[in-house]
Amino acid sequence: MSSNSGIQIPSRLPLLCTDDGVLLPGSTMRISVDTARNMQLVKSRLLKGTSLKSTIIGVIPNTRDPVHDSDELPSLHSIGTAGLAVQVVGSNWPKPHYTLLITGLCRFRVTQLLRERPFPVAEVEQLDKLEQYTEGDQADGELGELSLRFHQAAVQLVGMLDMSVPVVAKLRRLLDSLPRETLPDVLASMIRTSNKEKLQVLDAVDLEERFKKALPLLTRQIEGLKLLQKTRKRRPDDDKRVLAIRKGGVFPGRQFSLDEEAEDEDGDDTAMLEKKVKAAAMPEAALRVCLKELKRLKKMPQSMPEHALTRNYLEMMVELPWSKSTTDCLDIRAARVLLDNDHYAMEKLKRRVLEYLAVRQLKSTLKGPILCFVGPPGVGKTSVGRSIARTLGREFHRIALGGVCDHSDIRGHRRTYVGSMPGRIINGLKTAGVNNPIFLLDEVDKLGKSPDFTDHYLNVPFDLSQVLFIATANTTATIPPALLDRMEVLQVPGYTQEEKVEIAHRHLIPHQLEQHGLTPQQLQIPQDTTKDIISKYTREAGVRSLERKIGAICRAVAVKVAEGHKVSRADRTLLRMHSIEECFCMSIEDSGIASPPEMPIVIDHIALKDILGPPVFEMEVSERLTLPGVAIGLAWTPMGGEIMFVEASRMEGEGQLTLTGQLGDVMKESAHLAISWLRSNAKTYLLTNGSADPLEGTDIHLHFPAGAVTKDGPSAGVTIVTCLASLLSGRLVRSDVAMTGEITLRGLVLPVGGIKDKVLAAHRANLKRVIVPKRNEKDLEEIPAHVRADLDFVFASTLDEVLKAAFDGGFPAAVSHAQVVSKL
Ligand SMILES: Nc1ncnc2c1ncn2[C@@H]1O[C@H](COP(=O)(O)OP(=O)(O)OP(=O)(O)O)[C@@H](O)[C@H]1O
Repeated sequence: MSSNSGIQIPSRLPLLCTDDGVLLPGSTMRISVDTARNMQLVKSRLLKGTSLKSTIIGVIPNTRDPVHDSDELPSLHSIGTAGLAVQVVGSNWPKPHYTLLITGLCRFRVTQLLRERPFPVAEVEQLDKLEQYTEGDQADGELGELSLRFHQAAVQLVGMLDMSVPVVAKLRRLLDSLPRETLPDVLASMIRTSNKEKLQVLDAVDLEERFKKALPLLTRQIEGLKLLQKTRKRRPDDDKRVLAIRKGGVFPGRQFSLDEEAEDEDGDDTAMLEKKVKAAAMPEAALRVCLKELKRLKKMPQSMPEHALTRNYLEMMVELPWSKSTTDCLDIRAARVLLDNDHYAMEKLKRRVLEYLAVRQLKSTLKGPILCFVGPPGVGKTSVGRSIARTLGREFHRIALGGVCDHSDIRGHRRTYVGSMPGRIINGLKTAGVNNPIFLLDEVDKLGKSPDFTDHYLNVPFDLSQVLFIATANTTATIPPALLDRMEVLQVPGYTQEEKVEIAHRHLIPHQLEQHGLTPQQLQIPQDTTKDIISKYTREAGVRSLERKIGAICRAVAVKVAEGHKVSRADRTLLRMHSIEECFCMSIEDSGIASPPEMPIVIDHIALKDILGPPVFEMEVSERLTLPGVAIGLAWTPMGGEIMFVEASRMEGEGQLTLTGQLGDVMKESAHLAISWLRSNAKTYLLTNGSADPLEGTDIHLHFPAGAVTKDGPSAGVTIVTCLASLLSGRLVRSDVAMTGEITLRGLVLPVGGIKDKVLAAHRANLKRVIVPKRNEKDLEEIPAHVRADLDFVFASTLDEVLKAAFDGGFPAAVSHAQVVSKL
């Protein structure tokens, strides 16, 4: 039962039933384990065991149909191979399983099944008496002759294979050093044999019988190879490659592969991949890397995780558009028409884009700057990028950089990681399918560091000089300086209400109608309704929410229209409906049955409320300015301009100033400056309230509402002064005035940025007067004439001028407030 030398296996073995194939002694096999019993075996025996003995398990091939696998332990095959588990790898994907690497030691027979759960354990009898191998060489008679013939055949087979493949070279050495009796098992597991044939070899406990079973398999393989060599068109480098053994080998002839069917298919695939690599027209350096990887792939067992990695890499490499490009078709006049047709307003941006294109047309090799469109969300930055691609006839691909916090997102992961991927740029190229697309790098301002666009995964340079990069950002403040330096920044400011109405009627409504399968004959949105949507349901610099609201209207109408289609169409008289529901009621009343709504459905303000609900933003400006100590400032945010309330209150105290509303340091300094200036000018403005210091015995609290948003910057200075002046004087600030400007301790007003967006915000909020620093006067040129006409601008160079413009009747009042009170 046991041998005197070599391996002695335990008399009790846990049994692993496998569908994966047949493990033969002397060979190593990868077995995937996922059934409950096998998983238990791995967990409690292999992972917990500490002795060498605990790593020996019995591997029994599954001979029954795996479909009928049930909880019941099937009648086991009586012979198996004791194996040494040399590696256990666990994975949760796609489902929990282990992969075992097992080396077969010797045959055993199950003499008695001791238990079935949680995994089967059996009393076993060791069959291969390993000492006989040492005697094998001297064996004579039929066994001796058989072993000699087998050895010769094996040498012949190996002689036909490519010695440069390590597995082949190793086998060649083993043929001379291994006891001949081990050869049937070793070779049967290496050459192409079916599981049934391997099972026959396993079952051949008698050595002579084993040689008899394995020899025909070996001869068949040799004949197959010979035939293949004859039939194949001889190509110098094919000869060797084709004959590579086993998993490392590429072997196109299906019936002659040295390994299982899957390996054969893999061989076919690898040859195909090689063809693709050669056809991909990649540059020398990349080709060299690919060929090297191909060579490695051929030598790699398919079951190795790296096999899949290398394959994916090569597939990626062949799919990249190394030398595929589109031809630019640039006609500046056509480009102008297209840009105008696609976009309303944004004249400055369109002009600069046309200049850029014209220069490219004249000098195609010019490495122009990367254009970077900076502006609030929804103002058409992406959409202009798309139009540029159309005018040039190039592919367009958007790469969202928002949320990218890791270089590997852009530059890919190194290929050593399982699940590694190329970065977004290279993926984008693959999607675009050409090497000269337009890449829109969306939201570069959300990028942590500057990317240099060399892909880790690819690890070979890809020439990006043909790619036209356009970047977009909401603000330049957070763009890494090194990146900003390489870009030409084009500001895309927000739209006025009138521009939004035009954009809605020229672009957004037709587009949304089409998206929802509606026609203008079915749905009409009058301009007044659009204005209502803009002012009461959206508060934005761009038009994205506006587009969404229009989409919501289209959806609501589409439902009505679809329902109506079930019954015959009614008269198509153009009726102005007050609401969609009403429209249905009328139809029902008229005909007694639900007939389709009258077309077109016109959305008036009642229908609008039905669909979008009550207005989200009611103008609250005048309501909030009913008490002294409130003033309206103008702020710039990456989302566009906004009006901002500043509130102040006073209480008994010791002259403390409290600031709330998430303020930055600069803003806090402005508040202190404002207080100091007012204190020093208290007399001039009659704020002393009897004592020398208006703050004596008083604490002041300044609050900037919308506390969730951090506010900073010096431009609130004038607003804080005005607000405090109102509080201390007890007078109301004009409810239609907004202001912006930095202040100095001496009462000067300094210029600030973002004037256009701020003025547009004031206009949106229906304010009438805007106080801006005198030195910002020139910035008003950018503002559309009709907006300028609607507003009364006050250009202030001192705080005195600001206060005079902010209060009705000037400041201090011609007849001062204090006096009025005392007279009363
Ligand atoms: N001037 C315009 N004329 C016509 N359509 C416009 C205009 N501006 C914006 N749009 C439309 O508004 C929608 C939003 O625009 P887009 O996605 O280009 O905004 P964006 O500025 O790129 O925003 P983000 O910064 O969020 O990416 C698009 O459907 C676009 O066609």
